[in-house]
Amino acid sequence: MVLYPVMRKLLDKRVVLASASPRRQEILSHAGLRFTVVPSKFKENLSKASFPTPYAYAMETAKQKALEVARRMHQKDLRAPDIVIGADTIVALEGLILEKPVDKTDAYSMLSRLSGKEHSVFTGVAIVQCSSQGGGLDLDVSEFYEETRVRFSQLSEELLWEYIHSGEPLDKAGGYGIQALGGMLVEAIHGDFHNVVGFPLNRFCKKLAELYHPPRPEDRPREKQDSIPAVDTFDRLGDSKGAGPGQGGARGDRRRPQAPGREHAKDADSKPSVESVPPTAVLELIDGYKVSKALFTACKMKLFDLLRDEGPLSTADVARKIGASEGGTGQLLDVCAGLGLLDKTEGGYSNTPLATLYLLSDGEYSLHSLIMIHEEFSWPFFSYLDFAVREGTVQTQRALGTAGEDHYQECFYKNREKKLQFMRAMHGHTKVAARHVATAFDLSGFTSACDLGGSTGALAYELARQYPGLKVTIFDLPEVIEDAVFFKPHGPEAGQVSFVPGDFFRDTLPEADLYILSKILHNWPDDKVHQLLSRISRSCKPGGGLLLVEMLLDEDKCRPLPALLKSLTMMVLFQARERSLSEYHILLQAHGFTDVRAVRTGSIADAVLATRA
Ligand SMILES: Cc1cn([C@@H]2O[C@H](COP(=O)(O)OP(=O)(O)OP(=O)(O)O)[C@@H](O)[C@H]2O)c(=O)[nH]c1=O
Repeated sequence: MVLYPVMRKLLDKRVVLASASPRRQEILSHAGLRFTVVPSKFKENLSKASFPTPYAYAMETAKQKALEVARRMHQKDLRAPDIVIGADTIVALEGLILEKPVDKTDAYSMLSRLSGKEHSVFTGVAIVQCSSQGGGLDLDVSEFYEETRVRFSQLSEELLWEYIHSGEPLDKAGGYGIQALGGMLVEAIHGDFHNVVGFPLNRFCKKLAELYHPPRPEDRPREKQDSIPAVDTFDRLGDSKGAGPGQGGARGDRRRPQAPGREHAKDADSKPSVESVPPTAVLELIDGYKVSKALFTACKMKLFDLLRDEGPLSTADVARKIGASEGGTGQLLDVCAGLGLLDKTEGGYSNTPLATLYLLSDGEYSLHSLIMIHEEFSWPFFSYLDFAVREGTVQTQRALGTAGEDHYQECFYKNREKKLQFMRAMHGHTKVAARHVATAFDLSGFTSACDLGGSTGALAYELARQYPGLKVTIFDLPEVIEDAVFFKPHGPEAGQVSFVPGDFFRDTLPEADLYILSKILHNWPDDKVHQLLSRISRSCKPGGGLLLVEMLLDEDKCRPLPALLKSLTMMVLFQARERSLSEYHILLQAHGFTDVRAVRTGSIADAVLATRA
């Protein structure tokens, strides 16, 4: 019997579980999923210290397990399965990540730590959707995690050793199995039991539902929020079979919920009415600019820095400290709370983890400078979107009040302060996705890389961390290189990275096995893109690589929305754009690159790798 409709819809897909865990196999087969087991050979040795949270570590390990299997199967049969599922379960206690114990002593040390305390069990899951095109492999990664809180009773020495000698702990994260004898150690559990055992089944079903078909708007009121959609909401999954690029195929449908009005319009029998198509979606679109502006304003006022340093604070305290009106400050703080950026309690306002990670002006993954660039530059240009669309030109005169020839220079290199702000913005934005990009392909065969326009080295340092045998050169304008030193990390990877000043349109490119263009091509109009690719093609030796890091548009160019909006931004700012994989394919082939492969990382940048023929 099939447990959930979405499982039945997967029956015609080639699904692979990249896991040797008998528990995962059991959970998924009991749920009605048909799959083949191909255990991953990925070595679970990522550096835990380099992850901001334990679940980020679990998700990355899950992703690497699944990617390794997808690539291996594609290499062997020249055909990857449709879906590869990877998972990783860890136990987290007081900042420590516990995996499977290596021996009985290790099991003892884990279990005695857990005794009498509450810990979290995180399972990271990666769903990799694969499609093979022209011998290449296009991988689309979706990942999520689930947390379950587990409280152990106080365990006596005798009980501990008896349990360890049962042999149960050795192949289990944290050294226990809640589904068997280990269940006797557990006083309380909060969350999904299956997640502890090794696979968060409920969340997995919701994720599949989200990926394969969103609920229709007319179904929504009948459903509890967050529930698993009913059978008829998955109907179109079957239609996707065989749909290729440009045919509006499955990939597109998986990646973005259908707009409510559009879904209804296909329903020929009924005329849309205010009841069947409520205006909520339009009203939300109207409010989009208010949300952006509230975020920009809170960042500009450095509210998040203040609450990090002195929070929780009341409205009156915040208003006094930033020298603003109490009424206005209170409303802005409440909107930030409504947006999930602040927590509001009786003690006052404080930052949520989202704000702590991305909105502080000096955090490791800070997007503060990027937000300020949007406030100062993108916002005025977007005010003239209609002119940009009508005239097909960059609206520098209207937006900035200058008719400068090179407005890129005008915007970002006007003075040192602006330049540093731009570099910080690029640094934060690159860093957030750097690990995803660096691990999207196995680059260990390359010994030298050159990141053209690599700025502060955010990607170069991550590549160096992932591939200790790789030397990376950053080739960027002299004015960028002179300040890149401020972004140098302390670890040994700094020794693998060097900087060479130059202009990639004019000067000789440094020699390298692998060239990298990270968020460069989307800045330039087509003639410049060809010019740059032709220069790289001439410098690149046969067998050498070219790695592009950009947001990929789907072939129908209607999704994913973040890539579409990025493309619009590039049009408004530079009369440039984002591209689909087949567009990159054509561009790269025209310049002598073959074997074009892409990984949609699920993060804010995707990766395309090609080989010089
Ligand atoms: C807390 C807990 C964990 N586990 C098992 O612990 C392993 C974790 O290790 P992993 O690295 O995530 O997986 P693996 O077993 O090495 O398999 P693979 O996916 O091939 O890496 C998985 O087995 C889980 O079931 C239980 O069976 N019961 C529990 O209560």
